[in-house]
Amino acid sequence: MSGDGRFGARLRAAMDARGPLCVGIDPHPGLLSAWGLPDSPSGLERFTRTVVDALGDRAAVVKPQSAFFERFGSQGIAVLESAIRQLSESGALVLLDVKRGDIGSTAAAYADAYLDPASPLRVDAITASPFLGFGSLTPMIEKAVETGAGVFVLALTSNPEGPAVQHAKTADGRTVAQTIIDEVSQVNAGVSPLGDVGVVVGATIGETGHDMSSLGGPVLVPGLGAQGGRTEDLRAVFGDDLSFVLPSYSREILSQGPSVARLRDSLDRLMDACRRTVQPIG
Ligand SMILES: O=c1ccn([C@@H]2O[C@H](COP(=O)(O)O)[C@@H](O)[C@H]2O)c(=O)[nH]1
Repeated sequence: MSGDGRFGARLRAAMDARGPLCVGIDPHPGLLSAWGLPDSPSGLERFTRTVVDALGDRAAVVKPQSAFFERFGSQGIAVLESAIRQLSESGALVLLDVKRGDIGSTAAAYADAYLDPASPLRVDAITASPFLGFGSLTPMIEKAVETGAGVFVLALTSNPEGPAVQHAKTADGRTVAQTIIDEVSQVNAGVSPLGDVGVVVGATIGETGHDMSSLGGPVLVPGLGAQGGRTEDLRAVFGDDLSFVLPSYSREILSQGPSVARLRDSLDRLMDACRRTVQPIG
């Protein structure tokens, strides 16, 4: 896939048109309860439909968290499929947070499940885990690049357990996370304005000294809001050029529901903060 149909180009256009923000759909049992909904497939369906109707036509990227749909089995997956369809119709890019990673032959099956245009679960991008070795993700990356989709590879995650693995040094002295960032940079080399493969870097990680200057692709940034990260922290993590950064919020926005007006107000307020922080000056 080349030109405007590539994921990186579509993401750049969506972030420029709608603003640099990704909203997560994470139907936690506690949120279902706070919204007055049962912890059941029907509660999941009403929660998801409300978020999609309220935010699908204004967020650049919407990120359903697959785990919260999978916990209801086939009925949950049916809700997810329908949300993917409705979000695409409303013009949002759909990033499925599914963190898949496996031996290559199984990774190819995951690529078919989420990135093949014929699949009912086809999305614009997925998250992937590189901890079976970056090369094991090749089938997903190849399928994404061929079909105009994207892959966001975990690099420096927002959870406190992440550094024990991700900051560990490899034989050549680079950290595990830096090797992942460098592999992604190689995939994106020469592609503009934004490559199709991104990384996931939590807003909570602080100044770690990792070099993302050659990445050439987007950075999904969870950990904001409910996990304590703030937009003010982004410069400490990424430096001055934040044009490739896609901040992501789930509970911070979802806790405002079920009121559609409050969900939209919350998105608009956070979007303003992200625009002020992230978008390049001039
Ligand atoms: O490093 C990571 C990678 C992914 N996530 C996911 O993002 C959301 C965060 O939800 P909040 O409610 O905004 O905390 C959730 O789906 C995580 O699985 C992450 O937090 N950190």
